[in-house]
Amino acid sequence: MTAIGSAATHAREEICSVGKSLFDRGLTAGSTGNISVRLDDGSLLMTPTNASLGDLDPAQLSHLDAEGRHLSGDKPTKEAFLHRCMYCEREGDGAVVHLHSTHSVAVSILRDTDPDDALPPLTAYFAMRIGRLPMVPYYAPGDADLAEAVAAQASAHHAVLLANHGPVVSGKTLRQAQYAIEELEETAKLFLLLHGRDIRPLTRDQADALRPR
Ligand SMILES: O=C(O)[C@@H](O)C(=O)COP(=O)(O)O
Ligand SMILES: [Zn+2]
Repeated sequence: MTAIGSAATHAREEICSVGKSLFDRGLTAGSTGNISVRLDDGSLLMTPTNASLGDLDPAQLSHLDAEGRHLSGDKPTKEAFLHRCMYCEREGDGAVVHLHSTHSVAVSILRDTDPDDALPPLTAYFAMRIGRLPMVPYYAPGDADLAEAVAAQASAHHAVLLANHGPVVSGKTLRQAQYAIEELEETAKLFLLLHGRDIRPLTRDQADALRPR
């Protein structure tokens, strides 16, 4: 097998095992959420539309070329264009994860969430894995305008919250994207848990010193 072939086989297996881990821990439900990985030749492996992340088949993942043409596998996620926009803006990144993780979705629905800074830096780990989190306005899932709104943030931010929808996070590797989106969800949970309490987040200088570059 060629190097790209064995990397693709590994990526297919990793997408399915990460998807199952996220689903089994309740981080996205039903057939929500989607995952993609960029291979060394620029082509993309993506989860199919209407597939449960808990029950993915490596052989049925969608394979798109670098221009977004569907090469093989099931029909790709309706957010294929959004994933492609993230990769266009973030040359060094190799994976994108989108979830409907409950606490992050809840924050995306609160009327007073700041679209420039959706969650405070409650912990050092959030500052390291996410940095500042922008929120884009509501558009229907799969809408090209949603992808464009994410693209406008993506060169400066690898993590974006979609209003009334959920988070999208990219990473150099699928593991990095997974760990970052999990940290975002844990921070959203803490934020809601602490509602009404007198909290002391990291200062902006403390958070900036840890921000991912
Ligand atoms: O919210 C949606 O409909 C999509 O963003 C989603 O999470 C699942 O869509 P597919 O990946 O097309 O199944
Ligand atoms: Zn979604």
